Amino acid sequence: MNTIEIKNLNKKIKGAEVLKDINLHLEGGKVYGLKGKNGSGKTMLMRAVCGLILPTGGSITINGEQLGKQISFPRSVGILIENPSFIPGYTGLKNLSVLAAIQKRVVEDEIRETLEKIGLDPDDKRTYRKYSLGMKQRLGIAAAVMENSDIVILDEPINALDESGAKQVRTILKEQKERGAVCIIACHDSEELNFLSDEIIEIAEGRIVPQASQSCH
Ligand SMILES: Nc1ncnc2c1ncn2[C@@H]1O[C@H](COP(=O)(O)OP(=O)(O)OP(=O)(O)O)[C@@H](O)[C@H]1O
Repeated sequence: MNTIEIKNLNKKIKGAEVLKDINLHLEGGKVYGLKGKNGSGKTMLMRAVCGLILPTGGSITINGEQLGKQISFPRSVGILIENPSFIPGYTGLKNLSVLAAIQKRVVEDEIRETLEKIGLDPDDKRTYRKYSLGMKQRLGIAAAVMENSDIVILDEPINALDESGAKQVRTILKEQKERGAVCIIACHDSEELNFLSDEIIEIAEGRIVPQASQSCH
């Protein structure tokens, strides 16, 4: 089973402690919902799990391998954090094909299928620069989930989405967790977050807030 073990994680940036003594055990087959005010540390925690920032103290171990020791980045992770950089002059399909060519884990038919699942037409001839905000967001989600990674991290996936987009994200997350991924999401709509998550992880000022009950359903 996919696991993420976070022990005594600390992160200081320019003297400020943005993550403080975080201890978490995360398992595949579950969606973990990060809850917290602006600036509480949700994105920092996601960045740390992706190997995008180095901890000041403590450890993050993914499937038995410690980040910064045995591995620099998780071997298999799909990420949507802030604005992904796509090539403006390419279509959605072409953009994803370029990304998929790095790992060679998926073929074009699978990319097309992912695009359809998130409500984008794989044969849309418009280039990324002509995409609406919601379409850009959808493409970012497609990029994060297309490779069926061990870990799927989506920061504010439904931010710019309409109701149909939100529904598609729900379906996609369900699929990702059912195939055994550790899914971590952040969302400011607490009702939606409760609905999407198996467990809520609340962060306040860089610390985990103990929850009365871990189960959302
Ligand atoms: N590049 C940076 N340099 C210094 N401090 C930073 C940097 N990026 C973030 N921080 C600080 O780290 C803390 C946590 O920020 P983070 O982005 O993780 O919050 P968040 O919970 O994701 O907020 P939001 O809900 O607004 O997305 C904040 O106090 C922020 O000011």
